[in-house]
Amino acid sequence: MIGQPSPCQKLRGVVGRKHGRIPLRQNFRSHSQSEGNPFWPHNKQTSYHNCRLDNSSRFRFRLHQKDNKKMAPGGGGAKSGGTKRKASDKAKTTEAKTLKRKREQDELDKLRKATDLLDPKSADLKNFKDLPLCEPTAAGLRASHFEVLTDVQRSAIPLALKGKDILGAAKTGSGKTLTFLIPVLEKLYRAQWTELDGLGALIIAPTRELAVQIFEVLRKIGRKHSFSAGLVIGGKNLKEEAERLGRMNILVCTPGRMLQHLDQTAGFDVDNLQILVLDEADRIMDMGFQSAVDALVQHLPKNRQTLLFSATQSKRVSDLARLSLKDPEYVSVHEEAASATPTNLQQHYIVTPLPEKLDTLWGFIRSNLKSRIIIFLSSGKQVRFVFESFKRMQPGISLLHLHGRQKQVARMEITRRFASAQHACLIATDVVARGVDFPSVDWVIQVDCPEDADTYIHRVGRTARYESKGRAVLFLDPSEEAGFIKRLEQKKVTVQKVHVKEKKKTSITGELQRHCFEGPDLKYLAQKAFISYTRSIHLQKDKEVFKLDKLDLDGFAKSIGLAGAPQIKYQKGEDVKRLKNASREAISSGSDDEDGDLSGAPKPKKQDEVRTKYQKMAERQNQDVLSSHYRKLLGDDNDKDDGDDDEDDFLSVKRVLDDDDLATAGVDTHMPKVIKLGNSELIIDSNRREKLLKSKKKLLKFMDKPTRLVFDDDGIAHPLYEMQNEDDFKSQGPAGQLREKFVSAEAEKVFEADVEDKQLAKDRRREKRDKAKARARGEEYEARDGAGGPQLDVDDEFGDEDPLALLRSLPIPGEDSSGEWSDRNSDEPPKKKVKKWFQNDSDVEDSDEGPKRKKAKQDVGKTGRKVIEMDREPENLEDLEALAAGLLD
Ligand SMILES: Nc1ncnc2c1ncn2[C@@H]1O[C@H](COP(=O)(O)OP(=O)(O)OP(=O)(O)O)[C@@H](O)[C@H]1O
Repeated sequence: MIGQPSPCQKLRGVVGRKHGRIPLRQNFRSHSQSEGNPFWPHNKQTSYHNCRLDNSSRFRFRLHQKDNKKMAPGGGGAKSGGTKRKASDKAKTTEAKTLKRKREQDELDKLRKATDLLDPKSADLKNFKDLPLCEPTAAGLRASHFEVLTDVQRSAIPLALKGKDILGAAKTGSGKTLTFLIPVLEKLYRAQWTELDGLGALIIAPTRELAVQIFEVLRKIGRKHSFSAGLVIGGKNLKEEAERLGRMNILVCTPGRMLQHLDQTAGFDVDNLQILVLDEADRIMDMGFQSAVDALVQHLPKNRQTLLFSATQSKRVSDLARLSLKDPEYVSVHEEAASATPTNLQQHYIVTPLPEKLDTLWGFIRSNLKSRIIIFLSSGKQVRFVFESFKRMQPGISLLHLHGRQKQVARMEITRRFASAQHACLIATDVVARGVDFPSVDWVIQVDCPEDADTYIHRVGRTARYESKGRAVLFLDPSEEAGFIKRLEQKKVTVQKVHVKEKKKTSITGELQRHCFEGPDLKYLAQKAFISYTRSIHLQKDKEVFKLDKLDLDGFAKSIGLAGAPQIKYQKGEDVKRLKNASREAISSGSDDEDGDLSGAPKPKKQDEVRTKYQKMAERQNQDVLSSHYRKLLGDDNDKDDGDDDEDDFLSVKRVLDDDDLATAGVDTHMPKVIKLGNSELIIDSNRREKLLKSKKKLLKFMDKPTRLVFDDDGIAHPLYEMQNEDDFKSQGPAGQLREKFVSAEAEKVFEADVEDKQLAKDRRREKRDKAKARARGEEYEARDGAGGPQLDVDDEFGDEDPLALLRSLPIPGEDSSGEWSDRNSDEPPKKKVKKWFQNDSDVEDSDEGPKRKKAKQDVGKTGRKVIEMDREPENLEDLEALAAGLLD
């Protein structure tokens, strides 16, 4: 292919001349070095994948034109002579351009010739300057202080420059990144690629961290080139990203997100792609990424160059047909007899029973406070628990944690902090196991046994990189020892067994239990960690190594601060292998927003499928306990969306939470929050979910239904209907009879309750009526008050000649029963009607009754009424007062 004009060269022949060549070489440098550039990685606000070079390019181009104008003699002010000068300047510029193009063409021809003559097996190839590289690449390498070729670089770069497809395997930290980046830059340079030619190279990495790192190296060594480069890893607005994709020459991406763009971004053209690179190819090609990569490759042109690199090569990588590799060169720099791991790496293992793992880890950290340590655990939940618990115990070294569920910005920040810290301990999942190049890591500790020897090799490869030294320690449960050591031997990895010094052993179980007791949020994490670990062991394919039944799970639960092991029910009939792979598949294609996936791809959805809101709720993994509950209720095993975090789609936990388990506050953004719902509490992992559940209406749905209790004579509460012992039940007679008896007894109760209720209603009605009457009377009094002061209520039968006229004129309503004037306001209506001199108490009381009843009582009064007899008619005021006092008695 080299030497042949590419379609883009033809295109440039037309477009390039029309627009002129933009001096992008300067632009790349100026852009990459500009501080505070909103598209540049060192700016905290930015995402790398938005990195653009072309804005800056245009800006520079305009500046350049302006300068030319200014520099022109006459400055354009004088019209005469200016035109002539302009014409001559133009001619000079065209001439200079033609010369430059010719020079470039000569350079290219020389390069191509040198490449053709290059002997890939030549022993003379030692340094980068021995390779036929263009000046921008060579200058970029010099500026980055790369001089001597590593083994893999020496073997693979010449072949790649010759346009061969490559399958490369080399130890961790051996410099594979440069091995594929240099051919990428050279390929595009030799094809005289410009911004207008579109996408020329695609580099795929399995994790975001690795993609970012590759992009960084590209930025370093490509600083003298004029290509535009972008990072496509998800975690950002797809539309925003899509707008910038069209003009990128080199893209570094994760498979899922790239596929999403290929499917959804209109006008994103990959037809001209010259070179495809897969870093950590065995991981990308494994079952988890299989569908994404296959779909992606379908979009790409067949006549491209393909490079595949990894530290470990599995059989799947040799499934070359899928990638349309043409006569690939197999480059392996693992010496036959030597180990697959770097020679300057010391490897040890400790046999530590599962319940003592955290004690051993704590002891190790405490004795290595002046180091840079990476600790690998099998799941995000384990990572969170160990990080949170150790943080509370203050080990004396800066602790960091990294897992796939964290937001992209947080992941970047943690990576940056660990890379720059002098002493720090990073607790992580396998998200940083591959390819990530942290500088000077002293120790790699594998607390949970890796799933296979390849993962072991990648994990330990985070230390002893390039020519530096490093040490690695693997913790193995006694049940895992024989099986896993055998697996390592098969890969020619030799590890030495070591023992923990007795005096260095410390137990942190008590302290962990205290912390779990004090902070139910930690207890919650401990439970999740337990379940997650158990699940990971259950899912492991290699049953010769991972034996769940051999593990002391009770002891493990106690060692992480739990009172006992949460009961876990394994769903029957599940295909473990399928589930395991499915979760990986989802990692490769799961949406970042919800799942914190590794690749930033969208979650595949079943088309035209109607889903209930409960199903949607259940799909939101790790949001709260309810979602997992509904998931189990629905039995939905189609939704396997994240790799290491969600055991709930596979295992069901009988006792997820009890009242003690629940907490009221989150420790940090990743800690669960607790919302009170009546008697129970709901743990919320996301702010969105929390907001949703704060709606009263929603909360009502989750409230417990009230239980009716009855109390016995001792004050002990019982449910209304208690289950009875079967024998006792039978001894009471046939069930039919009992039922009838029960029904009639209940019916009687209902009848009685009905009578009571009716009486109650009647009383209430009566009370209401009485109140209304009293109110009406009060109003009447008020009306009279308004007419001229207090007056007695007088029966009409006495007429005007009433002998008690004087008495009636007295302000009786203000007088109390003792005959003395009270302080009561005379304006107030009397509370009680004053008895008439011939009435007794019962008459007065009855006076409020209805007309019918009143009449009847009057009839009785005619016969049985008690009349106060007096010796004489009252003559003066004293007599009247005496009479009044007597009547009032
Ligand atoms: N020729 C070289 N001279 C000096 N340092 C180099 C050279 N090539 C690579 N390195 C350095 O070696 C380290 C490891 O390189 P790189 O990350 O490419 O390794 P790798 O083989 O991809 O590792 P892994 O398999 O873990 O992904 C990096 O820090 C890189 O800067």
